[in-house]
Amino acid sequence: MAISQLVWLRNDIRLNDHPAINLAQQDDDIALVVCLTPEQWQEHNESPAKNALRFELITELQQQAHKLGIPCHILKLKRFSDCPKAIADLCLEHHYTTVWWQNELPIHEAQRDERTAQYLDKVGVTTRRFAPDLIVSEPVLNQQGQPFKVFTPFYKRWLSTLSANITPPYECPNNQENSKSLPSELKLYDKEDSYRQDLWPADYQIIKEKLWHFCHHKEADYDELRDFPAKPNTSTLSPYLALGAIGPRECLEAIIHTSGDNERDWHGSVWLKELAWRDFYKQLMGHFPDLSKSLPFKPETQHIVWNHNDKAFKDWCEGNTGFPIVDAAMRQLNQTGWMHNRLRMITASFLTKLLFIDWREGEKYFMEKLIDGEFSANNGGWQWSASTGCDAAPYFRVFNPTRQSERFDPEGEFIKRFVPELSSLTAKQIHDPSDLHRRQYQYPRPIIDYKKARQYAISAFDDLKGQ
Ligand SMILES: Cc1cc2nc3c(=O)[nH]c(=O)nc-3n(C[C@H](O)[C@H](O)[C@H](O)COP(=O)(O)OP(=O)(O)OC[C@H]3O[C@@H](n4cnc5c(N)ncnc54)[C@H](O)[C@@H]3O)c2cc1C
Repeated sequence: MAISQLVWLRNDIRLNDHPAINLAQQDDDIALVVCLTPEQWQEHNESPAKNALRFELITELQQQAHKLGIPCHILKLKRFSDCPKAIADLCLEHHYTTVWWQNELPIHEAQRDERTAQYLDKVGVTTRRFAPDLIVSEPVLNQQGQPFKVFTPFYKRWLSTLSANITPPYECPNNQENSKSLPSELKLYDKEDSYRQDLWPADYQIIKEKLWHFCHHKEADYDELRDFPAKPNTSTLSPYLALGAIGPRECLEAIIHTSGDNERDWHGSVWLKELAWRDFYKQLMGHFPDLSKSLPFKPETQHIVWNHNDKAFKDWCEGNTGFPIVDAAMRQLNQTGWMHNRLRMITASFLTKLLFIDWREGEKYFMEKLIDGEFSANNGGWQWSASTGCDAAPYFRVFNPTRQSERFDPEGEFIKRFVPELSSLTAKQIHDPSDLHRRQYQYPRPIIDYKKARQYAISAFDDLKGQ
């Protein structure tokens, strides 16, 4: 039987819980396509580690699809602008009549989708486009039909929208016995040193087990324990969510299953609330295209004159600031491609408020290193930390790295893991080592004076008043 339906996968690299795959297969047999656009990804600062995981997932998916008799084409292109013609040519060559996909919201992705739909229309191929791959895909709007600019009311509306439209995960596609699938033959990339396959395996079964294990064993205490980076109390599913290896309805199903299907129970899940932050930042990208253009959400903060200090930026990137918690965090990022959320807040506050370096520098560095780099969440996190963003931290809230360290890594366990030169210090000494210890262990002196740096940042924001 000829295949007539083509499903285009992007940051939704999975077969399970995929609305386009599921619904397309109800019409006819399907094929899949993935477009590799390395030049574009590089321009978006996507990290080698994230690309390596992406390639591993695509390879794994292609093999799974092959077993089901579903062909999976991989188009090696350069940029998003190459997609419209390449997809159209593929359709004409294989007689695919309809292309299905889930829309993406950042500006370049949205333009790519629009141009592809127009191109396909011209060559007589139909498109079936779905809402973005979120827990609540439809725009969550206030009573005036406007986007929310504050998270809490967004979250209330998001929860009620969700309750009214709970959908179970879409099932894995059926076996297409009569179709001939293309055998996997592509070598997608050279092994990347920065990709820690031991930490982030591209195995769909393991990913699913990780989700259920977290929901069964950690989710209930998540609120209380999530802020301590030495302990594995968060899900560490972010790399898989960023590439869509796990579906939003799968996460919701696991939460409801473990918290109880009474609305009162699962509405109380703090982990669900974190997933709502992800939706919030994604939806903001769609409503406010300026966010995709490196502009601050609060226009007045455009006037801030940030410091240019290459040496301090380098020290921050390499984990040599002389603040052990900041250095441990940055070394975690550099060595594993991931950083704990509390530490992302501490390091981002350090860069933007204490070094007073432009948040866009930090945003770019994170994207270049993170295996879970997700434009919307990263931009949201950086603008939150720099107090330039939507529902951001108030500008006078400047994290004290030493206090944060004492509070969230009280024994210095996390610091010792990534700053081993300090491992012989006691819990009392490690958060702010003495000059003697710094010399003895060749650990740098603090590159800033916290009190002075804090005051500088607050005055700079104060000066914006009336702009
Ligand atoms: C400066 C800064 C940059 C960040 N950059 C990214 C990024 O590039 N990619 C990314 O996925 N997250 C980013 N975050 C959010 C958060 O730090 C990570 O999602 C989280 O640490 C991932 O670990 P986890 O999977 O164990 O999260 P969990 O605590 O288990 O949370 C579950 C999921 O919810 C989502 N989530 C949690 N917190 C947030 C949040 N504050 N904003 C948006 N989504 C959230 C993530 O998808 C996460 O995997 C950033 C935060 C800050 C402060």
